[in-house]
Amino acid sequence: MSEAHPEPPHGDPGVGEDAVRAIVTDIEGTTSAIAFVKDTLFPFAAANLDAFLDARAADPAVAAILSEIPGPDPRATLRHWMAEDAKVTPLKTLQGMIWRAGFEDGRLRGHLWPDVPACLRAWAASGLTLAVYSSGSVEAQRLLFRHSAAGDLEPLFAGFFDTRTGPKRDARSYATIVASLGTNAQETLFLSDVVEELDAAAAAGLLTCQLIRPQDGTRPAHRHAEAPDFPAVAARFGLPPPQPPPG
Ligand SMILES: CSCCC(=O)C(=O)COP(=O)(O)O
Ligand SMILES: [Mg+2]
Repeated sequence: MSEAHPEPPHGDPGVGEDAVRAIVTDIEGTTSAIAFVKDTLFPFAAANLDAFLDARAADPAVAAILSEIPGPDPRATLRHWMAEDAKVTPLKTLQGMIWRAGFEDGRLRGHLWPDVPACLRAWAASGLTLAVYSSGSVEAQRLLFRHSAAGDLEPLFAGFFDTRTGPKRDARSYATIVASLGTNAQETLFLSDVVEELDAAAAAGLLTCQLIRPQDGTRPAHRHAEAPDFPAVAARFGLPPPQPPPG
């Protein structure tokens, strides 16, 4: 679902309005470089797809996923989806399962922009509810934050949501996430680089902020609050400033 927000940019809590109590963040283009996903994670999954399926196709969890894939040749369909960067649950679930070995043996390490960990720590320490909403599977999200270049940040998050919750461009997905977190939409801030996702979140009543990361070449839509990084999000929404790592 997409909806235009002419003016003012959606997302700023006005005077007298509720403060932010929960933050839901996208990954690719928001916490992490688009290049990390496209040039490291996706090629890793593509290169290991055949070996993974040869070894695991009979595994009940893998067989169940393969049975959901349309067409006579699931591998061909998976390759087609990979080429299109389709955000479909069977592909995203299998990619997460393939990445697991790479994250666990050190071939993969979750990229986070340098400004991200200190803000996530400060926000979690201040009592804000943090959650992730990505097209990457929940398993993949947990792996990325658990094996991040800044250490294990998985415990900072109270919730992880993926395409099983619904499409990221559908307002109903955000209503489901807010209900699951036990927060109110107007007290929940959604961070993303993709304007259609922000439009959907705003349509569900969430506060929104578009991350305009120059390194990712994100183009501002001017329909939502905007920030170049997480400290700027903190300043814009009155959130705690970055907190250095413990010790
Ligand atoms: C470990 S998360 C992998 C990200 C991914 O697979 C993807 O498709 C990116 O989606 P996002 O919703 O984070 O933009
Ligand atoms: Mg994104």
